[in-house]
Amino acid sequence: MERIETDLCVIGAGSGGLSVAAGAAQMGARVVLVEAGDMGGDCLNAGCVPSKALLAAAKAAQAMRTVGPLGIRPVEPEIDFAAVKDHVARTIAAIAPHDSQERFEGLGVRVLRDWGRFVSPAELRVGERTVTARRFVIATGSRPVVPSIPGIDRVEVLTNETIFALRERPEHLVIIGGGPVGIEMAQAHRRLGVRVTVIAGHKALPKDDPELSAIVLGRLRAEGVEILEGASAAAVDPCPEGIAVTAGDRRIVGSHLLVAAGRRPALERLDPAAAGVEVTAKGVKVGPDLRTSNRRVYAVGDAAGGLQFTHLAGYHASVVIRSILFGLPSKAAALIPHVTYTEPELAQIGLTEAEARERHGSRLEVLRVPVSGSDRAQAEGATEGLVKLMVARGRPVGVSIAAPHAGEMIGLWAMALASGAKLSTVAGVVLPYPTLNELSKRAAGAYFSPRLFDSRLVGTAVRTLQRLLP
Ligand SMILES: Cc1cc2nc3c(=O)[nH]c(=O)nc-3n(C[C@H](O)[C@H](O)[C@H](O)COP(=O)(O)OP(=O)(O)OC[C@H]3O[C@@H](n4cnc5c(N)ncnc54)[C@H](O)[C@@H]3O)c2cc1C
Ligand SMILES: NC(=O)c1ccc[n+]([C@@H]2O[C@H](COP(=O)([O-])OP(=O)(O)OC[C@H]3O[C@@H](n4cnc5c(N)ncnc54)[C@H](O)[C@@H]3O)[C@@H](O)[C@H]2O)c1
Repeated sequence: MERIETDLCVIGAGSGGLSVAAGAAQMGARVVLVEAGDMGGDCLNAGCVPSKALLAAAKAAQAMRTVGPLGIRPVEPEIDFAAVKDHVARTIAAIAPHDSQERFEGLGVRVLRDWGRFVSPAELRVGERTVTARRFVIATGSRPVVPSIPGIDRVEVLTNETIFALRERPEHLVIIGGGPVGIEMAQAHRRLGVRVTVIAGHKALPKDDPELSAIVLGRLRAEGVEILEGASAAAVDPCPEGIAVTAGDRRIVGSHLLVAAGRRPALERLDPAAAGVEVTAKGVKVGPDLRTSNRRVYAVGDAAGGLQFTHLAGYHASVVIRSILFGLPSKAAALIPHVTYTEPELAQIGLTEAEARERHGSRLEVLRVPVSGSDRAQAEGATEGLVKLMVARGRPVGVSIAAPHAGEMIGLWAMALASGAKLSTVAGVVLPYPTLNELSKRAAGAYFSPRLFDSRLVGTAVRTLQRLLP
């Protein structure tokens, strides 16, 4: 049994673990990185990257069908589903070197490719080795939940871990779950020529502002995706035509079943209890500094039981590095944007309207600017969507955007909210014309317009000054 002593041991080489390991090693710490599966974790191999590559192919196919208004003859694209999957695989392969064992070893990290399991508060067993570290970071991510619906164990179930490897085009994909995974996969598959039914349980895209998610869901429905809301999948049966799913009074028969019903933290191989690390149903219990009940052990990313995003895992890494390497107090902030990469994209930062109303009551002002007001959107013939801005006491407290490239647009607001900027800063910034983010500036300007243009005081002051000024 080899014993390894190190400053920092990171368990899991996904978005969170890789960022911790790279940062700490480059700043001089001795780092051991433990990974049982593929380097890069879920985001690279079965999450963000393959889903965005599939959506890109689907977008290209849809553009061929809908380009008519721009004066180009639309055609129904010929889709080679296996070749689309080759594009997905090539995208992963192009990014993989950045997350590879070789790159990390080049940074001086010792990489162990096996399961890690705590055997004491300061020791992790990894195969035939025992790692003792001054600090540990749990970055083991999450796994898809397959709900125990009666009959589900009698059919083949696809999850995000298997769907990207499917090379034959499904006839009819039934998706259980209307969260970001279900909705992104629904639009991607529909545009690639698949009949799609989503069983969304209570509501589709429930974490977003309903006014904005209605725009996205309306587009999916217009493209032919059937979205059933208000009934959960209650039974699954194999049948001669494929798989039958019962939801409310509907029985939907599809050829393939994707389960996108949420994710649970991946802790079953880790034995956190052996390290005195407390766990709840949501994940590892952490404080605002991401420390667990064992002060030597931190948790980041999906394993930490909060929101599940790659950019959050990366941000968590910066929080724990500050604490582990420099012993500085460090706290995770609450302002995390999220984007669903449908067309139009759906982006959110800060409070939704409902949350802002609850927090700020009558002090809340809501500004709306339709995407059709953008010259750029008009030029490109993509005018569907809305920018919605929540303002309290002259400061932006939340922004919801459904628009082409909403994920790019929300960056401006992420900066504004994170820096506590006043709305006048956004209203006063000079942006290039014609860009979609002029809509953001216009939304900010809409807050000031009535104060300037409809104010008797301003009118009187201007008229008086015009008489007095030389
Ligand atoms: C289909 C899909 C699309 C997504 N799209 C986006 C998106 O567009 N944008 C976004 O921000 N987020 C997206 N996400 C979420 C994102 O993928 C996750 O939030 C992110 O991967 C979390 O990173 P992580 O480091 O916490 O965990 P992971 O990336 O899951 O990495 C954890 C790693 O730990 C390893 N591991 C687990 N247990 C052990 C153990 N005991 N010993 C050793 N190794 C272990 C696993 O093998 C894994 O490689 C998507 C998710 C899915 C499913
Ligand atoms: N673009 C992105 O950033 C992106 C994309 C995909 C996933 N993600 C992340 O991955 C995580 C997992 O996504 P997800 O969509 O799997 O989970 P989710 O928890 O967001 O949504 C799952 C949905 O499935 C529904 N559901 C559960 N059981 C059901 C049943 N029996 N019948 C019908 N509906 C049922 C739930 O009501 C819920 O709305 C999310 O937290 C998200 O943050 C992010």
